[in-house]
Amino acid sequence: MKSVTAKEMYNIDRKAMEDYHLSGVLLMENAGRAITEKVLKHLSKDSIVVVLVGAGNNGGDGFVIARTLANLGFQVNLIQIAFDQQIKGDAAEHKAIYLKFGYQMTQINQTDIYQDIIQSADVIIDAMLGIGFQGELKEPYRSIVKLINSLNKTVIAVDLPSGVPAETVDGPTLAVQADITYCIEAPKPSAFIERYANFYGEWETVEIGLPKSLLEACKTDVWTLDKVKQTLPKRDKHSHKGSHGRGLVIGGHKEMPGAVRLTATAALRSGVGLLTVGSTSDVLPIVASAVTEATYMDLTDPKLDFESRIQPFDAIAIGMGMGRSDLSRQWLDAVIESDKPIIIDADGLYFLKSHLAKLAERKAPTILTPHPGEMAMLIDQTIQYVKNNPFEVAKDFAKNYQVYLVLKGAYTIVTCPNGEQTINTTGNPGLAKGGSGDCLAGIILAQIMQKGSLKSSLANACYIHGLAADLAIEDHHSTTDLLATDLINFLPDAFRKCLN
Ligand SMILES: NC(=O)C1=CN([C@@H]2O[C@H](COP(=O)(O)OP(=O)(O)OC[C@H]3O[C@@H](n4cnc5c(N)ncnc54)[C@H](OP(=O)(O)O)[C@@H]3O)[C@@H](O)[C@H]2O)[C@@H](O)CC1
Ligand SMILES: Nc1ncnc2c1ncn2[C@@H]1O[C@H](COP(=O)(O)OP(=O)(O)O)[C@@H](O)[C@H]1O
Ligand SMILES: [K+]
Repeated sequence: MKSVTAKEMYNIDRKAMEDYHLSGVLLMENAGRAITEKVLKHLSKDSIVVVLVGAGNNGGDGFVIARTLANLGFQVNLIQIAFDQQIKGDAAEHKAIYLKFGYQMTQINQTDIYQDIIQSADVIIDAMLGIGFQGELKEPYRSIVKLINSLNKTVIAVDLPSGVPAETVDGPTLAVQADITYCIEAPKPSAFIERYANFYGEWETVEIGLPKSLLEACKTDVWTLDKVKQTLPKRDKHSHKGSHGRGLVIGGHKEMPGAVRLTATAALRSGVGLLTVGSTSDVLPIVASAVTEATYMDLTDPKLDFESRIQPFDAIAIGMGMGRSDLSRQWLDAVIESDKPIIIDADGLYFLKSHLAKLAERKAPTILTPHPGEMAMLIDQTIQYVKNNPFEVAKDFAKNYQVYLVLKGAYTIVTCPNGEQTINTTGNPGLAKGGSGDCLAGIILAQIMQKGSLKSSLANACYIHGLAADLAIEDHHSTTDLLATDLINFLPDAFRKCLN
């Protein structure tokens, strides 16, 4: 599945018409009928349906939905939130067909009546505004949105909840609070941006017959189980531990010994061939008593030749619970100077700001795993700015510094140095607890050393991390009690689901 911007969608629409001779009227018919099929699940034979139709093509979809439902015998009231002269093009064609069928409509300027009609609804279909919405919501939409949100009705949005833009816009948001949104062909980026996502309610895509090749050319993947199954490497019958990577985890200090323990255990549970934990002499015994399968490196040993000791490793994850001492800064410097693929997390990111210019020169891949707070620190912006513009922030950063960026959140976004992005949809608020990110670093470390592209390895790691948490909740955990350790205990189930 893809996530598609408004600009990409308009381009696809244009090409579908020009190159494939699919007319706009046909696509609108397909959209309206595909959504109607979904809407039927929410209706009983006596349901009163109110379809709110805006001035653009989103409204055009509304005319098709209203006609199709009325034609099936449902009681449908259509309210046109625009003057007649505003309804143009394909939407006007479908309005004419609707009227030709003999079905009634009310116009918004018949003031009080429309409020009564909306109040009489069992189900409200919001076909007011879609990807053409820009800026701040204007009247009369504002009043209608407030009215809808004050009522306790089932609200179904067409493509987007009206008032939610396809991508972030400045200014406050007043939008329809939908129960479910049927996204035409693909969810738009706002479905994954914190300030807009809740307005969608649940969301599903509907297929309207656009050529798949046009959609596939879009750059942002919503990472699904299908994609994981296609790309997650299976172990070869004749493989040996050396085939699955030799990983080094660097982190931990006396106040945070648990972080590296989590990273190490998650890496081992995620397929790493050989694992070494590098930490301070006081942390190592604590970790060693819990992680039997790893080997250890005392990074505080004065005789240690750090540069030569990191040579045998295939990849290094650094930063988890590492603290901010001069020593840890030196470890980070050496790791950045190395020719190894590296994952920089947590305290490693803290030191990174002064090294950013060096990253583009590295020969091996650099993977950064910031949460929005760390991202904001790296780019001197507010956390809110990062949360409101995650796709743009991540893309600019990854391209500028030629890094793979894993911007963590409820929808973690993986961005490649060429700007390609994947969105993760697994995971739940049970992960909003210290330690979850440490586990992710371990899963990533293990996965990037297996076969497969770095993009799919990172996307799969995020998917499996979230899936383990989801499976734990489906089993006997709740989002309140879930611990990072529990997540690791559900990695076996997550891998089995993805590998079978
Ligand atoms: N391939 C596809 O994707 C297909 C897409 N289809 C559908 O088309 C939809 C896109 O249609 P679209 O381009 O006509 O835009 P749409 O969302 O109806 O909005 C335009 C109207 O909104 C108004 N308006 C704007 N901002 C506003 C504000 N702040 N406050 C108030 N009003 C505001 C604007 O007014 P104006 O600015 O012109 O005064 C204009 O009247 C898409 O979401 C999908 O549902 C299918 O039919 C078929 C195939
Ligand atoms: N509400 C949520 N829904 C889904 N995933 C979440 C949620 N909150 C946090 N996560 C995930 O949990 C992890 C938290 O990482 P981070 O903030 O670095 O925590 P820590 O380093 O303290 O373990 C990230 O992978 C993030 O995507
Ligand atoms: K809508």
